[in-house]
Amino acid sequence: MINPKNIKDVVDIILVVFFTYKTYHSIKKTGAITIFTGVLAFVILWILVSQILQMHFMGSILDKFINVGVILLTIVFQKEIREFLQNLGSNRGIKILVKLFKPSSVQNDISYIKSIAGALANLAKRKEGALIAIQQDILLSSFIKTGENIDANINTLLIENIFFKNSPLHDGAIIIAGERIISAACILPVSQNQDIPSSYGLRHRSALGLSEQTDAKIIIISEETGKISLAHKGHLYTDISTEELQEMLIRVSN
Ligand SMILES: Nc1ncnc2c1ncn2[C@@H]1O[C@H](COP(=O)(O)OP(=O)(O)OP(=O)(O)O)[C@@H](O)[C@H]1O
Repeated sequence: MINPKNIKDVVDIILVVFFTYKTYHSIKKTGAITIFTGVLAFVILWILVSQILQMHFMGSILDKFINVGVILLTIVFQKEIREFLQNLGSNRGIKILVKLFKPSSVQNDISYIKSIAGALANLAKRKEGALIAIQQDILLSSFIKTGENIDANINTLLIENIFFKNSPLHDGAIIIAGERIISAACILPVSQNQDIPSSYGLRHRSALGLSEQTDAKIIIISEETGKISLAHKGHLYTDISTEELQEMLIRVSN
């Protein structure tokens, strides 16, 4: 017969592995990964000495370090902990749960995608360069901070105006989150991928860079050719029609 105590232990271990992996994954993107590895090694040593081998003298010393260490780590990693919790709150699993309780009319609201596609069609026709990042599950807070705060409803004319050549905000990227234009003139991380054809400049490379680091969808309009491209999860889909783009955005956002 299966002992419920054993099941509890298995669930316990799975949860510890899951949270350790999640923490590792979130911290990997920051410069703190070496500190995380050091802390993990220390915690494993503490568990071994204090809990498994029950070495009382050494264990009590390590216990003291652990108590002070938790406070120290909270202070040192304030920013990382905040971003980790934000990412946890925006996790796909939680989003799916939220969607289940949303009315279907809200779930299927794609009018904002139509507004984006409409603006892009006009910009492409006039060969006006544009860069638009649409946040998905991973928050783009650190990139939003690099630009100018907008926080406006998505509107075809507003997007076109931002990328108008003489506009003070036309340089850089617009970031869209929660169906709102959050920020403009944002700086995106440039991809170091050596396989990108040399004909692609910084606009395309920065779109690809963001798509390598996050799950955002980034739309690019080439100022040179007027062609529309989409970067997603490290792939660049080039020369796509507005209809294809709309379809990809709908498919991707569900
Ligand atoms: N790191 C960056 N983040 C956001 N936008 C950027 C970044 N680097 C460059 N840009 C934008 O890209 C523009 C330069 O584009 P560039 O000509 O180098 O790119 P491209 O990929 O060849 O695109 P195009 O086909 O439009 O010329 C800049 O004026 C700026 O608006």
